[in-house]
Amino acid sequence: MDKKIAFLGAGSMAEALISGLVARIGSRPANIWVNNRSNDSQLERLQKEYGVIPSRDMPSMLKGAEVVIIAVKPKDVLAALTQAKEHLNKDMLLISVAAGISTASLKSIIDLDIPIIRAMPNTSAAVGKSATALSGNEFVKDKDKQLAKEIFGTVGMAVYTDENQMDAVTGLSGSGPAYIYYLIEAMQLSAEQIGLKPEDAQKLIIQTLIGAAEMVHTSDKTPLTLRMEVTSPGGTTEAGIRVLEEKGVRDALIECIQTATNRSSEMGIELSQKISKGILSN
Ligand SMILES: NC(=O)C1=CN([C@@H]2O[C@H](COP(=O)(O)OP(=O)(O)OC[C@H]3O[C@@H](n4cnc5c(N)ncnc54)[C@H](OP(=O)(O)O)[C@@H]3O)[C@@H](O)[C@H]2O)C=CC1
Ligand SMILES: O=C(O)[C@@H]1CCC=N1
Repeated sequence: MDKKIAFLGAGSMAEALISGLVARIGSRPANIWVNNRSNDSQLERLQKEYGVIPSRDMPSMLKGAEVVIIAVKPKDVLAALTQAKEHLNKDMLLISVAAGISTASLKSIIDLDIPIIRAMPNTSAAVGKSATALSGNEFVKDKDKQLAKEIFGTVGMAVYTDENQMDAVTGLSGSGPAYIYYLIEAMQLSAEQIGLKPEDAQKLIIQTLIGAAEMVHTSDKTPLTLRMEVTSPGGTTEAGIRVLEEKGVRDALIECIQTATNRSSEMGIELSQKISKGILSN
């Protein structure tokens, strides 16, 4: 890809995207500019590892940029965009990965009628396996949608959805890897208690997860059918699953995703309040 892309924010999400862009669609690293707030060593590392251009000079960063990707924490979006806004123009596509922040809030900060895409990837982007949802404002054209899909396609799969679904996507798949890691942590603890060697247990747990994910992915059977195929009457699985049901694990997971979804929406409201009060700090 021969377009200049500027990243505001140089943390884990920016790095995952940079690595995808450089490795998978052959973006020229010299076309990728990146800044952060204060962490010089992180910028130096990104320059060394990917050949991208670090800069805190906003006019140089944004001059001629076709895509500006905002990859700062939601609480820092207002400050980062306020700094950038006078250097943005309508020929640019603004993409935000910030959880909870609507395209309308982003537009009200920059006060420009430009295409804005809200994206919700997840950290599996670092290994090219993100599940990313995208939604755009009214100024987004087909070419912008294609471009965003191409960018997020470098780190996994990307689908478009209505913006009113984005908080739910954030609670489900944005935070989703953490729920799976939590499950793995619990399986590791139990493996220890039932007397397995940690290194054996680790291999067995990972392969079990990969295998189950692959089954759900490739088979036309529902997860329920697949689960019933594991569950022999009067056997071990039935005994184990009974405990999960008795302890309310299913309900806890449903509530977990609902609460994460609500939090995404609250974070959007918090930013709107900061915008209306003109508060730039945390
Ligand atoms: N982590 C995740 O699982 C996911 C995160 N997201 C979203 O991605 C965004 C980034 O998250 P993540 O990469 O994890 O966060 P990190 O904390 O790893 O990175 C945040 C980056 O923003 C920089 N920053 C802060 N303020 C400014 C500023 N005013 N101008 C320029 N840069 C600034 C920080 O710089 P410095 O280090 O110098 O302070 C840092 O480089 C968040 O909005 C999050 O909601 C989306 C999907 C999944
Ligand atoms: O925890 C968070 O707020 C971010 C958004 C989705 C995943 N991590």
